[in-house]
Amino acid sequence: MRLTTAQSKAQALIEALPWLTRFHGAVVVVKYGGNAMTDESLKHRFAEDVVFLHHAGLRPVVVHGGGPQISSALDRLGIESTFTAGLRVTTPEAMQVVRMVLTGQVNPEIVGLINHHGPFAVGMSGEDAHLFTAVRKHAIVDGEPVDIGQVGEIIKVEPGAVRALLDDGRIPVVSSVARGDDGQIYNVNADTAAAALAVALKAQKLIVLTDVEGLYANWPDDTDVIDQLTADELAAMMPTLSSGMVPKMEACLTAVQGGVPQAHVLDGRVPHSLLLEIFTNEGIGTMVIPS
Ligand SMILES: Nc1ncnc2c1ncn2[C@@H]1O[C@H](COP(=O)(O)OP(=O)(O)O)[C@@H](O)[C@H]1O
Ligand SMILES: CC(=O)N[C@@H](CCC(=O)OP(=O)(O)O)C(=O)O
Repeated sequence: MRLTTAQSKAQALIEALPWLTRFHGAVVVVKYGGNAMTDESLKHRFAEDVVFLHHAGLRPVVVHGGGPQISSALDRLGIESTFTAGLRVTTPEAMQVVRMVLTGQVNPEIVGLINHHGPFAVGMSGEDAHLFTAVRKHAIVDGEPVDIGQVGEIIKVEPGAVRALLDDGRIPVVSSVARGDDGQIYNVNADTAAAALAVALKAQKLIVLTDVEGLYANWPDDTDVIDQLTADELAAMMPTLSSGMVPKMEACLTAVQGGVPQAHVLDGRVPHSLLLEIFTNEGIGTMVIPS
């Protein structure tokens, strides 16, 4: 009985062998999202997965959001906040809260969870070392540009500081706040920031964790998850998408069109979803590949 149990564990380990070989040394950018980040136990499972990837010879980079945490801080402070096309309308007052929550609260929390396992994670803001430079972005609603305040579109990524951390055997943990050449700071959607960094680092994978199983074919019907689609197929589907899925799938498209071989949307509510995606033959969630 003991032998049978042990043998099934060996089977699970050996199934990972081709994937360990394939991704040895590969940079994998993981976007950890607000809604997949609210459960205490899942937070620990996420940190374990990231440390596991590190020990397995991959080079994980975490880019995080914190939308729900920003919303509750704004609520507490009585600052109104709305979303247009999946992006937060960001007044200068709200921008200070966004920066405080992302770089001052969520970032050190993730760093702490990972560093429970050793001195691996180093926190950075997208403002540090010119990592992300952004310009003001407008949302497009019914084909028309709409002003959404201090929301940024990344126009340049200088990944030198992130590379240096990777070369030093660290796990960079990056918040999605960007600087502008105009002296402003900008609120960048974290999916968008993760895609820009994945392209700049020539990552082998972008993995976006969220709070649904993947991309549903006929949302709000949630029976049919698309397991794989090409960049062209996704581009054709983009106009039909709504809310948070817009920046998320746009990020996958940008990554794949920018040379990242695979972009994935996974269910962050499933414990160890990162390991299931990378090291099992089945994979999970939705995968976007080049056309
Ligand atoms: N086609 C679709 N497939 C899956 N989810 C969709 C789709 N269209 C819209 N959504 C919505 O997008 C949400 C994910 O975006 P968001 O809440 O911003 O995620 P996160 O906080 O993880 O970044 C889902 O919970 C779902 O409500
Ligand atoms: C412009 C914009 O919408 N920025 C996001 C940044 C955080 C984020 O993207 O967090 P999640 O990944 O948890 O959604 C916001 O203010 O909520």
